[in-house]
Amino acid sequence: MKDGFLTLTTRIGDFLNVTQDGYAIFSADDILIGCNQAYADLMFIDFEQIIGKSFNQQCRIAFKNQQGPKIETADIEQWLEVAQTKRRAQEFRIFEVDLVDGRWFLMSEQVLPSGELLLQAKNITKQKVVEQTLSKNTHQLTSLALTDELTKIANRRSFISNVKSEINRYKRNKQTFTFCLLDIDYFKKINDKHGHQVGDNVLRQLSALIKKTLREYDQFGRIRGEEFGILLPDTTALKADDIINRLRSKIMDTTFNHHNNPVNITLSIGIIESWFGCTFEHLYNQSDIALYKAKHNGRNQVVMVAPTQSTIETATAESKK
Ligand SMILES: Nc1nc2c(ncn2[C@@H]2O[C@H](COP(=O)(O)OP(=O)(O)OP(=O)(O)O)[C@@H](O)[C@H]2O)c(=O)[nH]1
Repeated sequence: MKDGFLTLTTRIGDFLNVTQDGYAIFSADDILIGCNQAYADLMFIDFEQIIGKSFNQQCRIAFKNQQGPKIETADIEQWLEVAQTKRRAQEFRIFEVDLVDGRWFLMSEQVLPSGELLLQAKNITKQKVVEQTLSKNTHQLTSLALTDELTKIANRRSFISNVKSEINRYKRNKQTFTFCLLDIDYFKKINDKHGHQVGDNVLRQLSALIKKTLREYDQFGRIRGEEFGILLPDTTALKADDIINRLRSKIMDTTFNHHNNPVNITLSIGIIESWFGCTFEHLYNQSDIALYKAKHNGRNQVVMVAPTQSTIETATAESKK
C-alpha cells in the first residue's frame, strides 16, 4: 500500500512536468511556494522567478505586461481588492479564466486546513473553441430560421410568433395595438415587365425602407410573396391610419430598383385594432377583408375595419374557455 502510494506520488511528479495543466500551491499568506512549468507558462513569468511571488504580485506583472490572464480593468489595485474578496471565501471554488493569447483555463482552488491554497488550472481551450463555434452556429441557424431569405426581415413564422407575443402582452396590460396587412399593387405586372430579378430587388428595397421607417419595437415581417404584416404596439387604429398612410405616400414617392430601370409601386393596406380575445388568425382574416376593400376601391389606399360584433363575441367566448 505504502509502495503503491510512493509510486503514485513519483508518477504524479512526472505527470506535473509534462501536463499542459497548471498546478500551484500558495501559502496561507498567499505566497507561491510551489508550481509546475505549465503554471509559470500560463502566468508568463519565468519559472525561476515566480516562486516566492504573491498572488497579487503575479497579477500586477500580468497586467503590466498584458500577458497571461486577461485582466480588463483601468485600476489593477481595485481589481485585486475584488479578487481577494473571492479568494479563500469558500473552501472550494471553480471558475474560468481566459488568457491574453486566447487560451482558456478552468481554475479550481482548494483551501487546505492549513490555510494553504492548492490551484489547478485545466487547459480547456479546445472545449471552449468547440463551445464558441457551436454557440455561433446555433445563433446563425436560429437567425436563419427566423429570417426571410430574400428580404432579410422576419419571415412568416417569426412574424406570427412576434404577433402572438404582442397579443399576450395586450392581454396583460390592455395596451391597444394595431395590425396592418400590406400588399403591393399589380406586382405581377412588375415581374412581367421588368423580370423576376427586378421584382426581387423591389421586395428587398421595399422591406429595407419600411424597416427603416418603423419604430424599433414595431413588428414587421413578410407573410408571403408580396404580402407583409406590420404590428404597431401601443397604437390605436386611428393613429395607425395616419402612420400607415404616411408610409404609403412615402413608398408611392420612392423610385425602386436602379436608375436605368426605375420602378414605382403603390401599396394597398388593411388595418385593424386589437380587441379582447383576438388571435393572430382573427387579426389576419379581418385585415384581409379590409385589404380586399382597399384593392376593390382602386388600390393605393389604407382601409380600416372594426371587428364585427359577432367576431368580438366569439373571441371573448373562446378566450374564456
Ligand atoms: N419577384 C418576385 N415575385 C414574387 C415573389 N413572390 C410572389 N411574387 C409575385 O407576386 C405576384 C402577385 O401577383 P397577384 O397575386 O396576381 O397580385 P398583383 O399582381 O400584385 O395584383 P393585386 O394584388 O391584385 O394588386 C405574382 O406574379 C408572384 O409571382 C418573389 O419572391 N419575387
